[in-house]
Amino acid sequence: MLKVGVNGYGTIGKRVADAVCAQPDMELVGVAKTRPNFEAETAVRNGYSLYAALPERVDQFDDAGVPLAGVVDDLVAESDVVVDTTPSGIGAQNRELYERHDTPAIFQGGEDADIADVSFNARANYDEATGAQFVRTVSCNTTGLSRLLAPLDETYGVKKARVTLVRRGGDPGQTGRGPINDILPDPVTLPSHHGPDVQTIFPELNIDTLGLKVPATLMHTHSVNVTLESTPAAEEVRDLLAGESRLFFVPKHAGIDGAGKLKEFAMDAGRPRGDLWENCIWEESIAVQDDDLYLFQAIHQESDVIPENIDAVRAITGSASKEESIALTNESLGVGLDSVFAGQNQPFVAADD
Ligand SMILES: NC(=O)C1=CN([C@@H]2O[C@H](COP(=O)(O)OP(=O)(O)OC[C@H]3O[C@@H](n4cnc5c(N)ncnc54)[C@H](OP(=O)(O)O)[C@@H]3O)[C@@H](O)[C@H]2O)C=CC1
Ligand SMILES: O=C(OP(=O)(O)O)[C@H](O)COP(=O)(O)O
Repeated sequence: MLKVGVNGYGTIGKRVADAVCAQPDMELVGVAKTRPNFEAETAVRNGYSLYAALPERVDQFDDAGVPLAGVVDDLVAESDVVVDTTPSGIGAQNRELYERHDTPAIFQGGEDADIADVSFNARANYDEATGAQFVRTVSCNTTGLSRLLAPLDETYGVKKARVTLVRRGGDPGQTGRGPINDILPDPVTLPSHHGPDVQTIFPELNIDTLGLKVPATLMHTHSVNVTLESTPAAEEVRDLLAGESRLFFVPKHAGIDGAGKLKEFAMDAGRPRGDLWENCIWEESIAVQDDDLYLFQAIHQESDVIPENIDAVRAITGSASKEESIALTNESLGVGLDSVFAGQNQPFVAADD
């Protein structure tokens, strides 16, 4: 059993902790928090051992009656691997902690790429993480783009990718980012940070990205244009992408017109927290004109990196091959929505037919 610690129990950390518990080959050592807020209470209620991330705050937990198993040094010492899910920039401060204990760690996409030996996406470069001391799971948007671009590049070759990312302004719980009512080019200059971040996974890829922030909390949405080295029919591209376990096609008949209904669907499907671990591609948006592919996809920022973090644990420890890990993660979490819509198995009709 791989003993996994989770340092930082917020949006990503709570999901990683739950996902670790769902794995047959992993054991959750515990989670670390800086304060005894509602999430600390949730961790205790879930039966997770709770560690104080800042030893000088142990008294605050005692005063609130929230039981601690120890401090973060204990968590790191007891873990084979730590997944660091602290806010952007805190991971960099924690690196020394993991070095001191000689414990491999997995950082998140809010950290700079140079924090780790490898920036990671399971589909694209699983094997590069094997044996590394530090790995960075790339951000939600970069994960979504990597899953899409890997099969396209391998099969057709990507001449140039151009993506406009319409980014949610904050997560549902990030009240500090609101109330807001605006549309911001973010940044106003090209490229947004996503293109260079995708290149940490695909160094040779020609990609331009633009970002906009909007007053939404549910999901990000990508408008994608990929110029291919060849000219496949839309049906062929659709069939290629249908073979990817973490890409989900939103069928036309479902009547899902945006992130609101996608989240509603996820909750109806019984997904924990209404999570959508897969890229959600509107099937009818897939179009090819000459060598240009177009599509829209939505990315659930709170959850698409969760399967990738689980795979990163196996990759960094070398405990499973890429295929074994992805299959095990998918099965244990229930990744893949194909069985929910019979339409996933119906013949594809291209938009211009
Ligand atoms: N949310 C998103 O959309 C995505 C985020 N990411 C990345 O994941 C990382 C985490 O983001 P996210 O989960 O959203 O952030 P959150 O703020 O939701 O969670 C981080 C948690 O870490 C805790 N924390 C703060 N300081 C420390 C510390 N010194 N030691 C341990 N824990 C600490 C905070 O809780 P407390 O202080 O109460 O203990 C907080 O709940 C970032 O790098 C982010 O860029 C990646 C993909 C998507
Ligand atoms: O990793 C994310 O986005 P990103 O891929 O745009 O960097 C998360 O949604 C965090 O975004 P934020 O930087 O708005 O908190």
